[in-house]
Amino acid sequence: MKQHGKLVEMVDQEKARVAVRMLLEAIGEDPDREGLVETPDRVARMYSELCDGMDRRASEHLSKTFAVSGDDLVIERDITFYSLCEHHMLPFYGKAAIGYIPNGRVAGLSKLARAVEVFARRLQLQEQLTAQVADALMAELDCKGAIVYMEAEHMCMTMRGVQKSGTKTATLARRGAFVENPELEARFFRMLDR
Ligand SMILES: Nc1nc2c(ncn2[C@@H]2O[C@H](COP(=O)(O)OP(=O)(O)OP(=O)(O)O)[C@@H](O)[C@H]2O)c(=O)[nH]1
Ligand SMILES: [Zn+2]
Repeated sequence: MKQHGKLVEMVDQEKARVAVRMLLEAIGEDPDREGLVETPDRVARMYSELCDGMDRRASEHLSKTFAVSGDDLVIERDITFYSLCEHHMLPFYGKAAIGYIPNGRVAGLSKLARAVEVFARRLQLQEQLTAQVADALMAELDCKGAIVYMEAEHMCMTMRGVQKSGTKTATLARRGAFVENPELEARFFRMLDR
């Protein structure tokens, strides 16, 4: 599998295997017991997958665009994403909504979701993830404005630490026309509420 081959190259598999073995020992486990023998290898491969976005650029997905005549708001909502918080390396996951005002060209719909993946598949802060998607839309689509809204649950807040299950964190990034014209932002949220 081409993709698999590429992923394995990206993360230092040997280093990751050694680290996971040490971690198992550190928590008092026996890394040689039957159930754990393959775990360092599995976890190393898992990090290749979860951090796949580090090796990718949003431009890979957003550079191909299609001409349109209108410049009305385009929204894609309920884009599920999974990321890892950079403080605990635990998952945070939720949904993103993207809106932008085209400037004569639009991206393929799937490419907006792919752009989210590029930034989610790495160690992140939710605020930064939200901002990076908005910046990529502005840079790659040359659009008049972009807005990104994300709602996510952070496992580091639910299964450990403060242990507040069900807590959701919402983040917003506005660029261009969405900063200049508050009515556009209000329209975006009205459309999301429908
Ligand atoms: N702003 C922001 N904070 C995050 C994100 N993900 C996790 N955090 C927070 O990062 C903070 C790290 O705080 P620290 O005091 O350094 O670490 P800690 O002792 O493990 O903190 P607790 O989680 O409160 O137990 C915590 O408050 C987390 O809730 C994120 O995406 N954005
Ligand atoms: Zn965390």
